[in-house]
Amino acid sequence: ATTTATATARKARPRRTADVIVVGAGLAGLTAARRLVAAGRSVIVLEARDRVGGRTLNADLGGGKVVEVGGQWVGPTQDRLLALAKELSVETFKTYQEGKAVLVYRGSHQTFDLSGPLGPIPPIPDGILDAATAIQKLDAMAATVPVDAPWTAKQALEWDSQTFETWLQANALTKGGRFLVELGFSSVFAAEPRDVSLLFALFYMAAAGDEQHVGTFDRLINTAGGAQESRFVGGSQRISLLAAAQLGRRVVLGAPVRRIAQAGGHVTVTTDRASYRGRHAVVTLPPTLAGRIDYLPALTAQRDQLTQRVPMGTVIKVQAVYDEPFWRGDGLAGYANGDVDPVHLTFDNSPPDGSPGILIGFIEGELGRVWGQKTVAERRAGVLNSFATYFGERARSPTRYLEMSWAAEPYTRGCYVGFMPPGVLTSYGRELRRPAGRIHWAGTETSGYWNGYMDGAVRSGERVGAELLGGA
Ligand SMILES: Cc1cc2nc3c(=O)[nH]c(=O)nc-3n(C[C@H](O)[C@H](O)[C@H](O)COP(=O)(O)OP(=O)(O)OC[C@H]3O[C@@H](n4cnc5c(N)ncnc54)[C@H](O)[C@@H]3O)c2cc1C
Repeated sequence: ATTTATATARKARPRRTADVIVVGAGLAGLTAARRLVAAGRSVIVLEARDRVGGRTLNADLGGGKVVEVGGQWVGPTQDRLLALAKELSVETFKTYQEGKAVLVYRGSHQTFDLSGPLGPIPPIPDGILDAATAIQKLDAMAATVPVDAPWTAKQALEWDSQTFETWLQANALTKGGRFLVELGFSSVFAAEPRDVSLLFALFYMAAAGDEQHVGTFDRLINTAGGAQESRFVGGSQRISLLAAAQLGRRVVLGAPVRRIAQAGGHVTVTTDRASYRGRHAVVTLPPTLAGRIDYLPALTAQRDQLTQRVPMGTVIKVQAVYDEPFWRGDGLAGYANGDVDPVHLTFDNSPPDGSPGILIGFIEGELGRVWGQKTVAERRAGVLNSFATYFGERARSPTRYLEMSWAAEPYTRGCYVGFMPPGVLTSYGRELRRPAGRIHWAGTETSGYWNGYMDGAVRSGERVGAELLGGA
């Protein structure tokens, strides 16, 4: 009996050593762990939060229904995310886009057709041509940027020496054109044109594709045929929840990593409660959070300076729940563009069966910074006012209001992604994926294709898995 009791105790004791210690149980960390485990490696995944999924999170609506408060959409060319979802039997459904879209600009309210040649870009008379020309130019420039080494583009230095704003001032000459390009830009980066390097913006456009399809600005902003085309049944976090369930006890929650030491041919990864030992570590945090871990010995100057220079965007995702999607009855898709602060962009975010009705809005960039400092009650009133201006007075009376401010999350600190101001890609871009001894780097910010997206996170997990299996 004593032997059995000892064996049980030994079995129950959590493992503290493995071939690879993965830091972070978002899509990147879980994908890396899956690949390594499939190849027979032992793995421990350390996750700071008491849940998996990182920047994806489902909110419970009751009755078995959920809505996503983090990353949610998936679209064509996001092949690796779709493949992972398929492995886990998570299905997709199309984002609701039937009916007219709404534009409210400078006090005038109009509807427009989403199946027109410019898709989701609203027909502002003094801006549409200007915006279309600017986007054409951007796509042509982006086509010259190699996604795995943007710093080698012929005009890399010239483009990395200016912000997107500088380029926009010279290339979008009308107020309407500027408004349209800025709207698309902030919906993609959750930052202002003045914050972001032109080269980084072009790289991000180039990254919106795959090995067979060149990346374009349109694929970033489009619903049909673009990054907002579909959603996951049961919410995007389900992918991480299922992947983590398969990994079982290898995933340790509530374990914020504070220090990674390398010595004597192994790594020691220390959380608040315990130390874990492995032959390699994989860090999947956005660069700025990776820079908050203590490394012994210290990392190189180049690597540390990279992590000093990749800030996160600012976004508050807001949603109002109604008994039914009343806008559908009015012939509206639930998609609005406008200049009514604080929400300039909305979608219909109802579950697949349309019940309950949910409107989603984004408070992005500077608006996110300003409105993030207000009270929930102030934000709620502002958001519902935006929704009511776009969709009518019924929008003022939701049954529930949900919001998630990602910059306020200690283990994310901003969204959607870490972006690069001028000078960073050309001087430090090479450091994104360069291993530091036994420490390897993953996370969507290290991806070529679909950098910043769930697909990029999955690709980075696969890449780091291959890196370790090749050399481990
Ligand atoms: C509001 C919002 C909307 C978005 N919309 C979309 C979308 O529609 N489509 C899309 O494709 N993408 C979208 N994204 C982006 C997408 O969610 C991310 O690109 C992707 O989830 C990143 O995965 P990751 O594994 O690289 O990083 P993360 O998900 O950030 O994972 C990192 C993990 O590390 C953990 N961690 C942090 N610090 C520590 C520490 N010290 N020790 C241990 N663990 C730590 C974190 O808790 C987290 O779980 C959106 C993001 C947000 C927030």
